Amino acid sequence: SNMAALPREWPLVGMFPSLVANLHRFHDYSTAFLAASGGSFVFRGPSLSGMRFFFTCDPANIRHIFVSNFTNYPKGVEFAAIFDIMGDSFFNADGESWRRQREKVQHLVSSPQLLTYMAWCCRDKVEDGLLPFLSRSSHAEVPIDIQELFTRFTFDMTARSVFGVDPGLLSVDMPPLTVPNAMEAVMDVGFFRHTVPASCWRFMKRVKVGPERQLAAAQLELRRFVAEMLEKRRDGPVHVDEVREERNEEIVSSYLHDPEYSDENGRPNAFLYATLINYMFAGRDTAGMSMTWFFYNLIKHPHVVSAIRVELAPIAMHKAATSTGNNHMVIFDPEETKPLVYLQAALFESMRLYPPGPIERKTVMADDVLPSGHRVQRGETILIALYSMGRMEGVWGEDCHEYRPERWVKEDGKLLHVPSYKFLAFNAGARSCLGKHISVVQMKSVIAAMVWNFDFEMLTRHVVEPKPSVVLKMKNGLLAKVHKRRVE
Ligand code: HEM
Repeated sequence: SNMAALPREWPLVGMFPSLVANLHRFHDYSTAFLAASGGSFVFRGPSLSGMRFFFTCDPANIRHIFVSNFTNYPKGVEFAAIFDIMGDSFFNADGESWRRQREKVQHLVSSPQLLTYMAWCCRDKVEDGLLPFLSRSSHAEVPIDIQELFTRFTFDMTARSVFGVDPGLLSVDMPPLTVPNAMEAVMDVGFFRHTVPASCWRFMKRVKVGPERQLAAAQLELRRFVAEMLEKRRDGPVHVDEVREERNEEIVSSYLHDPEYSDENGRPNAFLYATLINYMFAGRDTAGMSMTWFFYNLIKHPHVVSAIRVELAPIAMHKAATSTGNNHMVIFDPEETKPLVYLQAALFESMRLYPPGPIERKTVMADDVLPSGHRVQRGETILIALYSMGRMEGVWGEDCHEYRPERWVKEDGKLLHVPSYKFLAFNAGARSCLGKHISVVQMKSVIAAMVWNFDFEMLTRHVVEPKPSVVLKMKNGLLAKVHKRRVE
């Protein structure tokens, strides 16, 4: 193993100086010390601060923590304090409250009306927003930021599913990204709060300085946004869509008349606000980031693009023969792209290397010994490094750093099943993502429409790297040129 990759420990300050020096490249830094220490590592901050993290990316430990001994590893109260904007909602909750909330979400995301509505929201945004935007950019020959495009796209689509209202961030006038920026600030400051002793950020919060001041403004903006959406929803005929001529079943409608989510006057309470904000976080940038990194990998690997087009060709040919109009662009229905194995392999391979949530956090309830042999103590914090797990030779083989969709395809041509404790992008065990199926199906159809109708070319000299955050956002975006494809 490579000892040079291990952080140096100093008297009093512990490994804190090493962390500070490597903060700008945090995910690669932690990958290096995890690889050098066999997949698990105890990080000690200043001795008096109580800052101490048990890092792991060992699938055996992850299985133990997320699946077999799930009840011994809650998120914990410190997690809920760090993401305080989510209040008591499902992202922060543990125990009985979490179980009840999860049941409600589960019921909701299996309702055919909601699924139909969400599928329609996605398709409509592709047809009326995404493809026209790409068409205009292709004509104008100006580079676009694919990350920003997906931010706008997933924001509109998610807000529609949650509130039944379209905020119109992907409209022709390209309004400012005030609310998505506020959401990004929550995640950036969530990361910052992990990198300093807890007493330190709490003090900064109290006196409102630095990142804490920025976070307070962002939280205000998010609550204002929810109020505005609820207002618009009540006022307008917005939620009864004239195009579809049927009642929409957006997410909020299942909460509005629930006494647990209203105050004594029947108005939305703080719990409902937190829950709606939570939904916006759950479904929006997760999909946006997955698709952005997917495009990054596609642009770098043209043969993967060709292979995807080969898979799409039979569907597209059939459509070209049967459909007319739409500016000669082909749109794929989720039902059509759902069975495509290579497209899914290429997407999962991208999410293996670039999981939108690169770290998970758990707390230890009772002292325990992990499968790796490490002892963990009550109250200790465990950080699970998903980004690093994709880069462990012991887990994924010597070619783990390579983007290679083929590793997901079995000899019989079917998709390889990888257990979730080894491919953790959608979480594993009892708390696994409830939107996985919906978003995989949607992302495949969105990517298919883009890849079939357009060519993308990355700007030379544009540097792509993740910024230090609890989500895997690109620091400088993903700048690319777009060309309309001519398909004979
Ligand atoms: C590419 C898209 C997505 C990815 C990568 C993703 C990933 C994840 C991850 C990692 C978690 C665990 C978070 C944690 O406990 O710390 C999670 C939880 C969750 N996700 Fe997703 N998600 C995606 C899309 C969605 C969508 C579209 C929805 C909503 C329809 C959704 C609903 C949920 C819910 C409700 C939970 C909480 C589960 C629980 O705590 O019991 N997700 N997701």
